[in-house]
Amino acid sequence: MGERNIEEVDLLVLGGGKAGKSLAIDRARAGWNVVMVERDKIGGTCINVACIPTKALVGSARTLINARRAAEFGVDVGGEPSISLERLRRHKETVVGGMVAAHEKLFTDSGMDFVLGTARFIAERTVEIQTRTGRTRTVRGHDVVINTGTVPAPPRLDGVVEAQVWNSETILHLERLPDTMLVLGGGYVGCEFASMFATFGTRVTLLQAPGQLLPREDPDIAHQVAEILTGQGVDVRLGARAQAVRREPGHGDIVVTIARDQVIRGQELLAATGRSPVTADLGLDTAGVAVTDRGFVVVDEHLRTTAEHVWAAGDVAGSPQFTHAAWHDFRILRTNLTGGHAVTTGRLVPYTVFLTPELARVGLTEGEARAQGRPVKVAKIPVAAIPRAKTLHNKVGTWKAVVDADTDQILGAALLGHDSGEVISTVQVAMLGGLPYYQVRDAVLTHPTMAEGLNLLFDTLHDQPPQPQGTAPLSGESPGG
Ligand SMILES: Cc1cc2nc3c(=O)[nH]c(=O)nc-3n(C[C@H](O)[C@H](O)[C@H](O)COP(=O)(O)OP(=O)(O)OC[C@H]3O[C@@H](n4cnc5c(N)ncnc54)[C@H](O)[C@@H]3O)c2cc1C
Ligand SMILES: NC(=O)c1ccc[n+]([C@@H]2O[C@H](COP(=O)([O-])OP(=O)(O)OC[C@H]3O[C@@H](n4cnc5c(N)ncnc54)[C@H](O)[C@@H]3O)[C@@H](O)[C@H]2O)c1
Repeated sequence: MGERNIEEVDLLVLGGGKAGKSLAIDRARAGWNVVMVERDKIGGTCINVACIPTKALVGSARTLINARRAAEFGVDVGGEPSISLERLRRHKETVVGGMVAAHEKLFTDSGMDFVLGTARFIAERTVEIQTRTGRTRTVRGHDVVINTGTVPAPPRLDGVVEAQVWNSETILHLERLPDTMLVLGGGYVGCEFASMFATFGTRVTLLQAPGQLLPREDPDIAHQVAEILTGQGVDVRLGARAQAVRREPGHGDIVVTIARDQVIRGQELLAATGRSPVTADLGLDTAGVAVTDRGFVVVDEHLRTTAEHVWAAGDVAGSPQFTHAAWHDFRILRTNLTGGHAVTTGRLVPYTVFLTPELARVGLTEGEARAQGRPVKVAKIPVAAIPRAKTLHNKVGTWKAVVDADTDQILGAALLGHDSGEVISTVQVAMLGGLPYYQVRDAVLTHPTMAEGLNLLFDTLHDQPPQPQGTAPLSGESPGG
């Protein structure tokens, strides 16, 4: 490497996503010499272009729904509620801007060396950084963490580049609210944006190649998600694989060809067809870091890559693509970099799809449990049965839980309905604590809350007698009757 001036540090973090920034802050506060390199997004994907701006906009969509339904609650809001694109943008930017500013301060206060620039390996544990200010720095870490995330994967379709379609990042510029929009892909991104834009007043057509939305979910739940979207005005087309895309001259309509030469058109198209890892230009070969055939960094259960003292975390390491999973990866790395042996194996990673109402999931689906050959019993209730849902006039949805018929352990749950993303944590904690379903059924839960619906959900399984209601006294003595 010639006459390069190599800066030696304890920890070098490439990419300041949820996993990397949390580790960099933590280790810098502990007195380590830390360099974190971030290409362009202070705070990473989640706060700039993913969870936070989209959920800010979901908040807008829900406010609009509530305003439209105000009369049902005896409230007169006067006139037809509507959105202003400019105010919507300002709302989103205020939320994002506040979090970016807070992160900048956190980085500085932690004592880390935060470098805005692009990193690339030039040797083992050694990167060259082209900084935003035009400098070139060479830094070697005793330990290196790769946390470069994922970016929207453009669909492999003829004409897609020329048609200037949107992805989950470009759509957030909110330059116009189209009258009609095509959404390609019925996964998390497609369902959330379809629900949001349909609420804002765009006529959305959602094209999904498989025969159901959210293919990881049980068909009954996915079917109800489709019904909810349809009820919001989304034209849901299942089994509709796009073959080619073109935009008509003069920035006219987008025309998508689907099976059997059928075409479908809209003013804009959102491509929501998955995400690709950011590894191609990282020089990983030079560093001895192997990648999978899809480009994700190969890691073991400790998040170690194939190169000594090089670790990877978050989306790029093939972890479940959720911010809370990346955050858990941080905790694993913190343990492992300080002499411990934490693993990713067996962790329970829930998630919530923020359509309105939301779908929250934890553990196994019914299909997955049966595929594992487990004896299962299934609890199911309509959300309309929950008193809280009645008070809110928000009775859409179904709750479902899968229980091991031999052990009575809760294996998983799919809660589709108002505030399900909050309630799922209760199910998760019960699962983590190994509680049999009947302890949740018989727990005294606050009335009238959505969580109280868990009593009703598990009450549909009639095969265990009611358990004593008292909890163990704090002294740990016999709970009695
Ligand atoms: C539209 C959308 C909505 C989402 N909503 C949710 C949600 O509601 N809840 C949820 O849990 N998850 C959600 N996700 C997923 C979530 O955003 C990701 O799983 C999470 O951000 C991954 O974090 P990470 O730690 O892997 O790194 P990221 O946050 O992806 O960070 C990687 C960073 O590395 C930087 N980088 C890349 N290459 C280099 C380089 N060579 N040098 C320096 N820096 C580099 C990038 O600029 C980026 O900032 C959503 C995703 C999308 C697309
Ligand atoms: N609320 C959340 O937690 C949240 C929200 C958004 C995104 N995310 C994360 O982001 C990741 C990416 O989400 P996503 O929705 O982009 O990907 P995805 O893989 O979940 O869904 C993409 C869908 O597009 C379909 N598709 C692909 N090509 C197609 C074509 N030519 N025509 C029609 N359909 C086609 C696929 O079959 C698939 O069902 C997810 O894995 C998720 O973890 C999470």
